Order: sequence, then structure tokens, then C-alpha cells
Amino acid sequence: MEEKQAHIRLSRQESARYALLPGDPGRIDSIKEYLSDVKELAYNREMRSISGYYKGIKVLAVSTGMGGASTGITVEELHNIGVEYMIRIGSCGALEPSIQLGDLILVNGAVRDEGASKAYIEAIYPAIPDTRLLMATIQAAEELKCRFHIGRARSHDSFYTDREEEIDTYWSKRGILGADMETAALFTIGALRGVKCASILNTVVEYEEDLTKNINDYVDGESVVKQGEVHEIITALEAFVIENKNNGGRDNE
Ligand SMILES: O=P(O)(O)O[C@H]1O[C@H](CO)[C@@H](O)[C@H]1O
Ligand SMILES: O=c1cc[nH]c(=O)[nH]1
Repeated sequence: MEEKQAHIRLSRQESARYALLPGDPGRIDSIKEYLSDVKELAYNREMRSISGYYKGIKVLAVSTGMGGASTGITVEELHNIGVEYMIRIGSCGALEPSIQLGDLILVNGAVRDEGASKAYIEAIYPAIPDTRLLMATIQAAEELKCRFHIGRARSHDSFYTDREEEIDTYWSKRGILGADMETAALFTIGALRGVKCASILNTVVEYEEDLTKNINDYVDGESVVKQGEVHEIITALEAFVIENKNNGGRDNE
């Protein structure tokens, strides 16, 4: 039996070609609803993992925790056990006024305003997704007919400095759609390791809305934010199906 990776506590035997990466370990429970033959694999620190099948394809779901540092560790260890495709299933605050709660952002580039990616390579290196995987997420979101936007995000390391409003205004005026904490590290470290990455963000805070405000918008009895989470999970899983088909169906069970 191969040794388990230090943090994710997984080995090659448990691995899969495809992985969903939520930040929040709690989101693993939502992902479970869409998989068959689910197995709980490990739960160490903020990294909780399951495996399961979607339309015959084996996938892992592994939470990264918050921020670039723990995301970088998760990406490295998943790469070590043979994962080739990773899609972040995240949440974000909108920086573009027209983006509504529950809208998805399919990220086509991220501002590297965090520390982890800079520990690897200078800031002029771009944080961009794998083009084909991004295209697969766009196709999947179109087929699902959910509300989505394609554009840039800003990944950051702080929530509560004295400059948050000023920073948000700055990036909002420069066409950045939303803010999260992990996408830039995922894209940068993933690309350096040859992993194909994409990031889908569900909007949980509208632009200039108070971060601590209780979210109370409901559609058909379901929170629009919860609906956005369902949309991002299905979009990512369908993107894996598209990618697998493009590769000749090599992972079909
Ligand atoms: O919901 P997740 O995926 O964790 O994403 C967002 O939520 C956390 C902050 O509340 C950060 O991790 C941010 O990127
Ligand atoms: O406003 C927000 C909400 C989630 N994640 C962020 O990074 N910012």
C-alpha cells in the first residue's frame, strides 16, 4: 500500500482523474447528493474527501479550506496521487453590480492578490484556467440554463483590513467580477504542475452588500444561494463528462 499524503491523507489507490475542490468541508455533503457509490475517505484538518461516481466516471471531492496556502497543499498532494483535472466549487463576493446572489462566475483569469502563488513564481506569471476545461464548464452551464458570467476574479488573503471597501472599489472599476481566496493559487500552482484547472464561483454576497447580512432571498422555497451551489456542482460534474468524452471516454466504468 502506497503511503498517504501528509495532509489530505489519501494515496494513489483511492485516487481518480477528476476532482472537485470546494473550500468548505461542509459543501462535500451537497456534492454527495449527485454521486453514486459514495465513500468517505478522510477528514484531516480542513481537508475532507469523498469518492463517488457521476455518469460512470469516478470523481473525488476534496475540500481545500480557506486561502491559497491550504489550497496549494491540497493541489500538490492531489497531483502527487495522480489527479489530472481539478475544478474549484467555490463561493465569492460580487464586485460587479449586476451580478446577483446565486449567479455563477466561470473564472477566465484571476488577480494574484494572495501570497501562496507568489511563493512559487513572480507576479507577472498569469493565473488562468485550462482553456478546454473552461470551455467545458461554459457548455455545461449553458445546457443547465443557469445564470452565469464569464470573467476575471480577484483572489485575496484578507477579509477585515481597514481598506476592504477601497480595495473592492478599485478592482470593481477595473472589470473584476468577483472576489474569492483560492482561485489564483489553484490556477498558478495547478498550471506549474501540469494539472488542468477551472474555477466556478457561486455569488453569496452582492456588490456593496454587508458581508454579515443574512441572506434571505428565496426562489420556490429554496435559497438562491443554495440553488447557485447546486448549479456549480452540476456544471462541474457535467464539465468532467464533456472532457471525458473529448478524451474518448477513457474513464467510463
Ligand atoms: O466557500 P469557499 O469555497 O470556501 O470560498 C470563499 O469563502 C471563504 C470565505 O468566506 C473563502 O474560502 C472564499 O474563497
Ligand atoms: O465577499 C466574499 C464572499 C466570499 N468570499 C470572498 O472572498 N469574499
